[in-house]
Amino acid sequence: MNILLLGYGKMGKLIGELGEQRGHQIAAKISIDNTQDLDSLDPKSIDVAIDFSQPESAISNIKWGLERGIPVISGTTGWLDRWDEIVTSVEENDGTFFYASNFSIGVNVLFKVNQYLAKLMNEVSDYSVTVEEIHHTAKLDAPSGTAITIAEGIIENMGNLDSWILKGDTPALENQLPIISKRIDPAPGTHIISYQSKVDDLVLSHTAHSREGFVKGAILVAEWITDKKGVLSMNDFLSF
Ligand SMILES: NC(=O)C1=CN([C@@H]2O[C@H](COP(=O)(O)OP(=O)(O)OC[C@H]3O[C@@H](n4cnc5c(N)ncnc54)[C@H](OP(=O)(O)O)[C@@H]3O)[C@@H](O)[C@H]2O)C=CC1
Ligand SMILES: O=C(O)C1=N[C@H](C(=O)O)C[C@H](O)C1
Repeated sequence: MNILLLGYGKMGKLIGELGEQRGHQIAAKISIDNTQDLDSLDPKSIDVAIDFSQPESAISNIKWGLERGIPVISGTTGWLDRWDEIVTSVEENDGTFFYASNFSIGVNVLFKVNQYLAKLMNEVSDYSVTVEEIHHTAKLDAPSGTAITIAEGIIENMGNLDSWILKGDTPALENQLPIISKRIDPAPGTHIISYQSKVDDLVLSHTAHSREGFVKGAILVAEWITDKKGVLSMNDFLSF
C-alpha cells in the first residue's frame, strides 16, 4: 500500500517505520513545514492517508484527503467540536473516514468494560466517579481524547451525570464528571477510572508502555479500510 503520512511527529515517524517493515511504501511525510508538498502529489497513487497531526491542522488534512477520494484515518485529538464538518465532507465526497481517539486494542476493550461498569454502578448509590489521564508534557490538548471517550461512556450510562469537566479551579457540580489531567514525562498514556465510596474504591485502568499499541492499531486499520465506505470507528474494525 502507498501511505500518505499527514503529520510526521512522534506518531507519524513510528507509523512510517512499522508501515515500511510491513512492506508498505510511504508516499510523503507531511509536517507543518512542508504542507505545500501536498500539491505535487498524485492522489491516485495514494491508497490511504493517516493523520496524526495537531488539533488545528487535522480538519484541513482530513478534508484534503476526502476531497481527492483518498480514505483517511485520523488519530489526532482535540478537534471533535468540528466533527459535523467532517461527516458532511464524507457524505459530499462519498468518502471513507476512520476516527479513533485511541488505536490501542487494550484501550478499546477498556472502553467496553467502562460502559458496562458504569451501567452496573448506576444501579448502586454512594459512589462518586472520576477519570484521570496522565500523558507526556508535549501533549497539546487536555483532557485527552481517550479520557473524553471514557467520560462519554460513563455519562451515557449513569443517570445522575450529564457532562464532564476538566478538574481545575472550578469545582465539579453534582451532575458533572471530573476529569483530572496530569502531564508527566515520559508517560505515553495512562487512563484511570475510579469509583470511590466511604467503604471502598473500585478502579479500572490502562497504561500504555510505549506508543507501539497505537501505531500497530493504526496500521492494521489502514490495511483493513481500503474497500470500505463511510464514517467508521474501532467498533466496526473490531466488530464489537
Ligand atoms: N488516537 C491515538 O491512538 C493517538 C492519538 N494521538 C494524537 O495524535 C496527535 C499527534 O501526536 P504526536 O505524534 O504525539 O504529536 P507530535 O507533536 O509529535 O506530532 C504532530 C505532527 O503534526 C505536524 N503538523 C502540524 N501542523 C501540521 C499540518 N498543517 N499538516 C501536517 N502536519 C502538521 C507537526 O509538524 P512539526 O513537526 O513541523 O511541528 C508534527 O510533526 C495528537 O493529537 C495526539 O493526541 C497520539 C497518540 C495515539
Ligand atoms: O497525545 C498522546 O500522546 C495521546 N493521545 C491520545 C489521546 O488524547 O487520548 C491517545 C493516547 O492516549 C496518546
